[in-house]
Amino acid sequence: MNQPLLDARDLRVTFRIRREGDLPWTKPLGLQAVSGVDFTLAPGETLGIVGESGCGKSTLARALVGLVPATGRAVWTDGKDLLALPPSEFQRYRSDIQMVFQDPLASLNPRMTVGQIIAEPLTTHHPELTREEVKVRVKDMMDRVGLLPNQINRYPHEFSGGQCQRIGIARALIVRPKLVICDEPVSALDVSIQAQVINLLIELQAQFGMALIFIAHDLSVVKHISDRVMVLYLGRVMETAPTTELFSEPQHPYTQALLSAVPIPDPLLERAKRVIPLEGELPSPMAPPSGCVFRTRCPRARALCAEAVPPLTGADHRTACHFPGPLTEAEIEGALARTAARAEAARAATAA
Ligand SMILES: Nc1ncnc2c1ncn2[C@@H]1O[C@H](COP(=O)(O)OP(=O)(O)OP(=O)(O)O)[C@@H](O)[C@H]1O
Repeated sequence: MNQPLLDARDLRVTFRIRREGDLPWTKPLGLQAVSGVDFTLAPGETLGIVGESGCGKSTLARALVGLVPATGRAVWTDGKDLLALPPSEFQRYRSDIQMVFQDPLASLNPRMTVGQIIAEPLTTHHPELTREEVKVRVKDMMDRVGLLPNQINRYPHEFSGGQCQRIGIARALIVRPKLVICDEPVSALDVSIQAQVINLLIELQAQFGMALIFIAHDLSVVKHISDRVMVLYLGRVMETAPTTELFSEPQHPYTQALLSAVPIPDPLLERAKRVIPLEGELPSPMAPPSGCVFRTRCPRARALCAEAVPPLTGADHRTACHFPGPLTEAEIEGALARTAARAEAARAATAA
């Protein structure tokens, strides 16, 4: 890769948690939401981030735009470590890194007109622009995202969810950022609208050349839009690879389980496919398992997995697993049998 746009090393975010009933002097517990995440993003590249709810996707995104404090390094293309910058200097980079949020309506100020909402980052970062210049750019941006420029004086509640997300995208792109972080940008939208918004992002990326970090639950959406995918589990990277390779040759048992749950559009294939179960519950991030954090739900876990943290190894396709590779029939059968036995035991306990 030529000069990366962003080189993130050992990113960590720890929340201090107070439980109900804790006395004021009780030491808060640490919840490591992001734990030693490394990735590199090239200019114009799209990195998809996937993983179950609570695995740290949003926290990682928020750390990159300074919304939550993080440690580690996030080196921008000019060599500056964004995490080491004082807030005043970090603000200068905020026009280069914009964010699109999940809930389009909630993320827009209801008391501002669409024109004011879209113009805000522009006037913040370019106070030298005249009102007329700002208006011209806002109308141009509205047109590019498929909004009618004559809707500039309307308010967010007058728009549908999909249109609100277009407003959010226009607001993010008006300052021509080098990176847009999209945190579940379509999950709150109707399925019919989701594809339109995704295709809009792809079109705008072709026009402006910005890189995207695209966070989503839906793996088919991630597959469609991403050049690379990073799989997170309990705040750690389990696997990262170019998209086609990750989907065709997943090496980590967790990635294999996630992919096995993706619906196949052909009903016959869908009925015949085997879903690899994720055994048991997601452990608490406040007390993650020793060694490999995925081991308590892994069909292949062995003694070593409890003893040593697997390093993320590989060049372009990287996996954090002591025993990577496709799960065998016997391993999947074992996981299915254990899952069925657990369900039976839970049923019996409820009936008793
Ligand atoms: N402000 C906060 N204070 C304390 N804990 C937090 C805070 N924000 C997130 N967490 C915890 O950090 C962990 C990661 O949460 P995060 O929202 O980043 O996950 P996620 O993968 O984005 O989940 P989802 O897909 O549901 O949005 C979770 O255990 C969550 O409860």
